[in-house]
Amino acid sequence: MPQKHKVVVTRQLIDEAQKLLESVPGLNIVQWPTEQPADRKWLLENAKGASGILLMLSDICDEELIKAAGDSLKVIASFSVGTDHVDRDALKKRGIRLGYTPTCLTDAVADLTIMLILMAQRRGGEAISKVQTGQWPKMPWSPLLMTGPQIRGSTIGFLGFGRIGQATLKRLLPFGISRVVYLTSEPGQLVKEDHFGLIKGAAIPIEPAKDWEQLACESDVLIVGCALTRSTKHLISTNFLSRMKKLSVLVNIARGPVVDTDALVAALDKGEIFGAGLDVIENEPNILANHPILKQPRCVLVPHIGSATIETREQMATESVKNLLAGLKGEPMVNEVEL
Ligand SMILES: O=CC(=O)O
Repeated sequence: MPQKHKVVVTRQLIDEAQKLLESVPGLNIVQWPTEQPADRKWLLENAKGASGILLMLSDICDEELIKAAGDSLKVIASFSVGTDHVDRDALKKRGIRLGYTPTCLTDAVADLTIMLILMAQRRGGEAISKVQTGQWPKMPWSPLLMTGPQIRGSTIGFLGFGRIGQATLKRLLPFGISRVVYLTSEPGQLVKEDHFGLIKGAAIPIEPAKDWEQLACESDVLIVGCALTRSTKHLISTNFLSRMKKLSVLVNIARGPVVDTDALVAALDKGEIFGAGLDVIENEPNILANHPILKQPRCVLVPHIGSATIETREQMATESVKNLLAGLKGEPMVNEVEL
């Protein structure tokens, strides 16, 4: 890289990725010094004159940030698979490239999806809480104690059926599920990519839903794994939830706003669905301790830890640095968003 490039990095990175970044000659690295989210004011001030910005999903990349950086900006490298925090149009019109990390986190998120399905069906949160709050002695073993629906024989519904959904399916097949129905941005159409060679010639039916109503009515387990866009915001609404089966569970590993939280609380209160397992929620992480969703015994909520394995976070960090450097040099990225 002939001239000195300023790069802004909004977090300290895991060892290997940090070393890779620091090993590049001629880089002026401006880095937020802690593990906590970067302060917005700091980011706007330091973006000025940057050629590249490596940021997290909690950092909003909008017109304000892009303008603050100015004409030197060539690349945004996002440490995430989701890019709803990035204004793609603002990048596109300026020819700024966008890197992301969609492949290395697939297994970790699919593993967590399985955990949430089982927690929701088998009442994991409620069961642990009963033991921890000393209620077990008052509820001795009985045939119907803490029973929930069984995964064997379930119809699994996928809202969004990309890499993570298909990796989840791979894990679900040995449980003896009976059928899959999925909805993508093209209702009724077969998915374009069969990422793990599972769909063609599968032993169980794997079918595209013609619309969201079909997905709602037929799923025993509904997995939300789609991107957050204008058309998916609050797609899981009062109307959607009211069409779901009483013994069904909802799992969200995508983005909080795809599910209308108030509608979910109401559906759980009315027993319209059996339970929920959430890795994400609207307005995270600023959920108030007295929020009604936290009082739902049948809802398990974990703090957006889908990709949180040590191995995956190391890979995401390294891949983000590689994308940043490729963007500066005008070379192919590990993974680039087509804007
Ligand atoms: O939600 C996590 C991500 O987008 O990486």
